Amino acid sequence: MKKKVMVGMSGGIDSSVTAYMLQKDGYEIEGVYLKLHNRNDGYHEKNLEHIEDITKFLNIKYHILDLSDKFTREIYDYFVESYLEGTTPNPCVKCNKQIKFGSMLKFAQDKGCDFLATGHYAKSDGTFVYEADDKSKDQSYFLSQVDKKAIAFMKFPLSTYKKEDILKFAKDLDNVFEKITQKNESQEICFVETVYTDVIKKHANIDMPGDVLDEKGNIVGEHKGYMHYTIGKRRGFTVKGAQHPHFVKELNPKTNTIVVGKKEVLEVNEVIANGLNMFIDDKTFTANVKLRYRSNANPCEVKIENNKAYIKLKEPAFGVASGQLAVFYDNEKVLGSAWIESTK
Ligand SMILES: Nc1ncnc2c1ncn2[C@@H]1O[C@H](COP(=O)(O)OP(=O)(O)OP(=O)(O)O)[C@@H](O)[C@H]1O
Repeated sequence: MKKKVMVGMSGGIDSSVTAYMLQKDGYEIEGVYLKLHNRNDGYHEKNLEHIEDITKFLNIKYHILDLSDKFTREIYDYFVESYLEGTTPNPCVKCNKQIKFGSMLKFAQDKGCDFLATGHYAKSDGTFVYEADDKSKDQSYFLSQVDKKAIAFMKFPLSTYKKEDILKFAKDLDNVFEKITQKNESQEICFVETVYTDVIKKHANIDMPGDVLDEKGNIVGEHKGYMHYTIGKRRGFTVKGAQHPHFVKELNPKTNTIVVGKKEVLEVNEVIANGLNMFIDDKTFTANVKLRYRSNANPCEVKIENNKAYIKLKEPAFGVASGQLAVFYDNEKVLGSAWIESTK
């Protein structure tokens, strides 16, 4: 009997090609579209129009799963609250864990599927997640908090392709696919259309000028409101008489102050991280750690104690923000991850 795969379909080209490829490979396919946002501006209708076309072309069934309340509670509200608390959130990591490889996986299992496929650029061998071949699109960082048990169900057919190959492939395939390649590439964070501050503005007054402090607590300038800044940012505030660029080192929501310093002040050699999600059992190990998406992997030693990871970096890192994720790699293999709590 054919194995059955549920494909998470967003109406975008990656997941559409994913469904096509798996059908060609001989799987029985069904699609599911997640309603994640409470929008009535035609956003869902446009996506569903594409899904309608693709599923007709493939002659497969699709479902619509409304997870907008869960998404608002667990992803969107967490995003807003993090900025209010002066930390830098990572909503895509939470969404992959709780929504896509949480609720959507459960839905697929309830429908009797053997696998859940998505158009993520990452690899899975059923036990571990790995970086995709296209390093510029790799999304393994965002998948490192998923439940270890979910990995056995993952299928990522795009893992060995480059995005431009997928686009070319889709254009040559059929009009219904070609039409979707003209759709705008989705935003890095699906509910942030421009910049994150536009989202936060809807919930808080972010324009509250305050003092810029140096490391010793002296007032050295003025800023526009702490929520405008993230760790490592170097623009948008004044520092009297500064000869060198200054970077944000710390955000203090209680006093609406920010602490800035020259680049060397931002140097981090140790990181403590909580909310561990490990795919290996070792309590001490060496690895390469990414301290934010798009950062280089930094060699380190890791010790796990009392549910926290104590990470000693072999080379200093700069602009490390609490709220972001420390993801441990052994070459391309993801070993696990933890949320950055503090740095030294
Ligand atoms: N609303 C949704 N419903 C179902 N699956 C989704 C949805 N959004 C994303 N996915 C799945 O997660 C994958 C990764 O999402 P991401 O937003 O990073 O994709 P993308 O590169 O824009 O992909 P696509 O071109 O398919 O939109 C998608 O390829 C799709 O399989």
